[in-house]
Amino acid sequence: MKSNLILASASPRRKELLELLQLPFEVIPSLVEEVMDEELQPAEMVQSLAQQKAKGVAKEHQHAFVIGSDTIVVSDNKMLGKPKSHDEAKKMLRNLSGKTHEVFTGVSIINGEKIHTFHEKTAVTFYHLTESEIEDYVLSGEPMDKAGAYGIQGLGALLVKEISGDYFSVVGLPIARTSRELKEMGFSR
Ligand SMILES: Cc1cn([C@H]2C[C@H](O)[C@@H](COP(=O)(O)OP(=O)(O)OP(=O)(O)O)O2)c(=O)[nH]c1=O
Repeated sequence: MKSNLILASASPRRKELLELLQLPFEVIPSLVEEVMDEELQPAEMVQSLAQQKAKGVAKEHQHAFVIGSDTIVVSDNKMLGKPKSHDEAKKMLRNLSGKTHEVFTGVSIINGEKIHTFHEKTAVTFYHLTESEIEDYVLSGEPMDKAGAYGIQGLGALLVKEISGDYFSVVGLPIARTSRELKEMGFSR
């Protein structure tokens, strides 16, 4: 019998990435309130948030495979989530300018009693950004709903000098690893 797949996310990017599997799935955003616990290491934090998102939806869908995911940017040991204002977005971009930071994406897949939770880490190096480049980019609106105040898949591509690791994980979902974990859990297409 074919398995049911649910993406517990409101992110249009994650939906696009999951579509790469060429499988039918349902999108049911999780209503979990994201709380950043500064005591946790980044890997633990994205895994914990991904798990909370998946659990929120899985408890109502026991037979499905439910995927939750969370992305944060870490620079100079500081965790950067989504900016709450243009000023905060500018601050984040100034912090990332001319340096290498890490993007952590946690993924949690739940199917009944089974749960697979993992993360991917990708290093991203930015070119040096001028103040007017930062200003223009923030005015484009693109940074506002994205961890670290940029989207590598959009205009933000112009800021990136180098990347080491899974590109898709930076966009919000490490799709190859996710597909492999689904298979390991017994998901049948
Ligand atoms: C670094 C980076 C992040 N992002 C996005 C991915 C995530 O959608 C977002 C981080 O926020 P998240 O809290 O991980 O996810 P979300 O609130 O958008 O969606 P949901 O919780 O419902 O699943 O930043 C990009 O789109 N491109 C990038 O280059």
